[in-house]
Amino acid sequence: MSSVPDRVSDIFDPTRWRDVEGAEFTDITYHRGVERDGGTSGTERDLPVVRIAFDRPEVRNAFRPHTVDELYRALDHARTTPDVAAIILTGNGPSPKDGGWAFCSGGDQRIRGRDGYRYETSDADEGSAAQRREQLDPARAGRLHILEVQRLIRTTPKPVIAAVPGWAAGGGHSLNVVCDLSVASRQHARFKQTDADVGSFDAGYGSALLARQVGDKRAREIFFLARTYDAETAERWGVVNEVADHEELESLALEYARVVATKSPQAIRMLKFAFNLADDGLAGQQVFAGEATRLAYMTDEAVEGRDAFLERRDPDWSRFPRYY
Ligand SMILES: CC(C)(COP(=O)(O)OP(=O)(O)OC[C@H]1O[C@@H](n2cnc3c(N)ncnc32)[C@H](O)[C@@H]1OP(=O)(O)O)[C@@H](O)C(=O)NCCC(=O)NCCSC(=O)c1cc(O)c2ccccc2c1O
Repeated sequence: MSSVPDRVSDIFDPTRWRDVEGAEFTDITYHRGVERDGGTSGTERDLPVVRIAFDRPEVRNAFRPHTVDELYRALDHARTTPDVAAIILTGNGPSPKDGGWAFCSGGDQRIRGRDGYRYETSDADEGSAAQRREQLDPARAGRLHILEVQRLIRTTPKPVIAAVPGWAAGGGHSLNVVCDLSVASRQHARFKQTDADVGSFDAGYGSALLARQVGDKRAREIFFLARTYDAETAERWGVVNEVADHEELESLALEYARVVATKSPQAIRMLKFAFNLADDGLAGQQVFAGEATRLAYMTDEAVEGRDAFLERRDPDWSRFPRYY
């Protein structure tokens, strides 16, 4: 029986989660879903869901390169943990400074250099902008590797569910776009694509996939006008699947994960990659085809091909019909 974790966010229910062994993060939190019988002293059973959350609420959960590294590691851990069926991506809150909520406000503009987002030489988050700029390590190239996280979300064979408790802005807006399913807080979720305000542009999934979701004109409006829109508008436009009262947001995300976990893992995997295929071009075809190859390897026909090679004989395909 693991101990009940710290309450990392006001709408995080610690009794439904446990810490993940070895996961030591500073900018995100990572938890495994559990079912506990008999309170904190009874038995505990792992549930097939994990929760990954941005944990920089004082800057609306903006990400720096270190945040992105941690996010990538946690997502990859979830991807390769066989009994995890779904991943919830959210943001902890509220901000201790002003009580504001955020999913993610994109790249941390304080450490944006001319070549991307810069690692800091120390983890210190304090000080003036000028002091922070002095901390930038010129030996490490600027990073835009949130795009690698986007690709990891796309190629993870499990649904990633965004639970949007507050602002989804800039690169945070794009992360919501890339997630497979989304739920949003009626009271606090706000959406705003600020890229063009700050001289940035997600010209990949953040814009093109958004246009698939909401339609071309609407996507252009979201980027070109950068207006704020709320959770109900996001639901109407197809940016999120469902709106929940703030306190119920994580329960709804967990319910999505629970239902996903009742489905055939193979069917979910093939469907996710099928949904991605056309938009991801040859890379999407490769991911889908890889899974088709795995299915083929499971057949007697493919086993006959392998055995014939190993036994130095011609394969005998006569048992295998030419299905049409
Ligand atoms: C998100 C907001 C609309 C919220 O507004 P609100 O009024 O509620 O809050 P404040 O503005 O007062 O913010 C509170 C506090 O947080 C700090 N903060 C917020 N966002 C950021 C941020 N992104 N970076 C740094 N700091 C942030 C803010 O300064 C306040 O601090 P105090 O010290 O004053 O308390 C609003 O905050 C907002 O518009 N935020 C900026 C959103 C934004 O423009 N994000 C960057 C877009 S570009 C991007 O994300 C991006 C990243 C990539 O890596 C890419 C890679 C490849 C292609 C494209 C990329 C890309 O576009």
